[in-house]
Amino acid sequence: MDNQIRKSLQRTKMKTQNVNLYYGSFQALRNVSIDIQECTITALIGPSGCGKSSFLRLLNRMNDLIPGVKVEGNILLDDASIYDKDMDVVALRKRVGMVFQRPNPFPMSVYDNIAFGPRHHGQKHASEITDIVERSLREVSLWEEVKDKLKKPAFDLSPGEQQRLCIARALAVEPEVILMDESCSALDPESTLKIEDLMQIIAKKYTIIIVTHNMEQAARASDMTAFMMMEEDKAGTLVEYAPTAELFSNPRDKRTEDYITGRFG
Ligand SMILES: Nc1ncnc2c1ncn2[C@@H]1O[C@H](COP(=O)(O)OP(=O)(O)OP(=O)(O)O)[C@@H](O)[C@H]1O
Repeated sequence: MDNQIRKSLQRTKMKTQNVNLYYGSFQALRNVSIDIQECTITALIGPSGCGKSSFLRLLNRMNDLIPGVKVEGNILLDDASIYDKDMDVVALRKRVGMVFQRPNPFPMSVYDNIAFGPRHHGQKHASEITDIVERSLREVSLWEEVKDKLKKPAFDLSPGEQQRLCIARALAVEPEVILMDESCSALDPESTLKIEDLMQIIAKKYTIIIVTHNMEQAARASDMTAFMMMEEDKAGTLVEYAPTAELFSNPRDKRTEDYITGRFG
């Protein structure tokens, strides 16, 4: 099936409805409503401080760790509200994994980095863990590079390899959604392109949401793009959300056009 048709038939995986986010008395997000489709790559773009990372962190409740945070509105994962009092946050973060800006392998071997999550979630059989390690490393095209270094410290890998290892570590617990916060910004152009290629491959199976400052990356690598900015009242709002090709070639909102043509931000 044609890729565009396949993508257009996908169902909503996550949905936010009129979401407001406050850090104490400071409102960082206002009325953000967005439907994120399954097995697509969605890019969040916008000027510094407009709330992209705050929004991303809402999706697996990472903001819960920040004192004084208040969230209003609804955030759904497969129609279940993730802020419901019955939601198991550990289980949520297993389903909605995160890859950070800088590669952050654990101070342990390549193998143990990948095995950590499955072990933590109760997998006890060594042979199954070994299968997961190989499968996860193959999914990020790192297996051939590291199969003879599995017992070596993860810090011995190059930064690009370390970031692919961190993606493999996220995949090892079989998430459904992967949040990537500027995950290429600390990497060289070649490693960045490898991660972008990898995103295309894993998006067949996982829903991916990225924050990026790099508009070329959003244009190259994503299916859908959300443009956010700070409004006069200072809260981050969603200005435009559209298929990436459309948003970059024919933006509906003048503010999007001004941003993507470099007039501000
Ligand atoms: N832990 C926090 N406590 C208080 N304010 C915060 C906190 N984290 C973010 N903010 C504020 O919320 C607003 C949105 O920040 P956020 O990091 O989400 O924006 P961003 O678009 O991701 O920015 P950047 O592109 O620079 O990373 C900013 O004004 C920021 O200073």
